[in-house]
Amino acid sequence: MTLYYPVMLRLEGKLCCVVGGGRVAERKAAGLLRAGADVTVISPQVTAELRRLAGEGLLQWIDSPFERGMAEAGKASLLFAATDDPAVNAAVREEGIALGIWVNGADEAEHGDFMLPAVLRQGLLTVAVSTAGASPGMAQLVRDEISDWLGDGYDAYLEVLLELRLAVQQLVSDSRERQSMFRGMLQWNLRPHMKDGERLPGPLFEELMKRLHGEPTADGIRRIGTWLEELGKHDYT
Ligand SMILES: C[C@@]1(CC(=O)O)c2cc3[nH]c(cc4nc(cc5[nH]c(cc(n2)[C@H]1CCC(=O)O)[C@@](C)(CC(=O)O)[C@@H]5CCC(=O)O)C(CC(=O)O)=C4CCC(=O)O)c(CCC(=O)O)c3CC(=O)O
Ligand SMILES: NC(=O)C1=CN([C@@H]2O[C@H](COP(=O)(O)OP(=O)(O)OC[C@H]3O[C@@H](n4cnc5c(N)ncnc54)[C@H](O)[C@@H]3O)[C@@H](O)[C@H]2O)C=CC1
Repeated sequence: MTLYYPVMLRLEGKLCCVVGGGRVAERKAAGLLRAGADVTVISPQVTAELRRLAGEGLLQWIDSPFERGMAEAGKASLLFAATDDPAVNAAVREEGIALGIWVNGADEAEHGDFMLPAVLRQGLLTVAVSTAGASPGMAQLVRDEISDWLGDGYDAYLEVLLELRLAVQQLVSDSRERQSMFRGMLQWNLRPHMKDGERLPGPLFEELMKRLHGEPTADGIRRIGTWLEELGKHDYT
């Protein structure tokens, strides 16, 4: 059994080429566009949605069957073999091997270099679930169960943590101290101050930043935690 290696790819501005224009190709193209990739679809037929995206200039559609040696495929960072013809998907895979381009095989898990997980996003939080091709439907189901269990509010929470992280990285040069501060922040009871997944109230965030600048140490982080606990009891918001 292959043990797959999960990664998070940065695809902004990278060319990704999807061969095929059906329901599966449409889903792959949509996910790639969401990640900011430049998408080219090669297929003699495409779904109405792919046609619309091409019409609006959001992706490039090459209205032709796939052939080995096509320049658009050769320039891609990632290739997606998503046709209903196993011979064509195999040719895409061979092209990938010849050119050193990673290929996703939508029809045969074992034939690709990588596969796509079922994804849940909340702002900067991403949860990806994979069953290594055993049951994509189960990957969706587990993703949905995690979504119910997780609840919401992580988007605003992570925005605050990111701002705090950037501030600490500027203020504190010692990496051990920084890491101890980042771990300490996770103990803060911040979420009760973020009603309905909203951002922290402005004055509270400003006071938090003031305290952080006043004592940018792991002890300072603990004291901010105690202060937040006290505020929580008095329903500051
Ligand atoms: C190997 C993999 C390669 C790849 O595509 O990367 C692959 C392969 C195949 N899928 C097939 C069928 C279905 N795939 C889905 C849905 C998704 N498939 C996705 C990924 C993967 N599918 C990779 C493995 C991921 C893993 O296991 O973790 C998801 C998670 C991500 C995405 O596509 O973006 C996306 C959910 C997106 C979302 O909800 O967010 C559904 C459900 C539906 O359509 O609603 C069905 C019908 C129900 C079922 O079969 O379970 C078949 C045909 C089987 C046959 O007919 O025999 C094959 C070919 C084969 O199995 O050989
Ligand atoms: N990975 C996944 O999530 C899933 C994968 N599948 C597999 O993916 C395949 C495709 O599924 P659908 O999109 O539903 O099929 P579909 O029948 O809707 O679309 C097939 C597409 O392939 C294109 N195509 C055919 N020959 C081509 C060629 N020579 N060059 C370029 N494009 C060509 C057609 O124009 C059409 O747009 C299925 O046969 C199945 O094996 C099926 C369900 C989910």
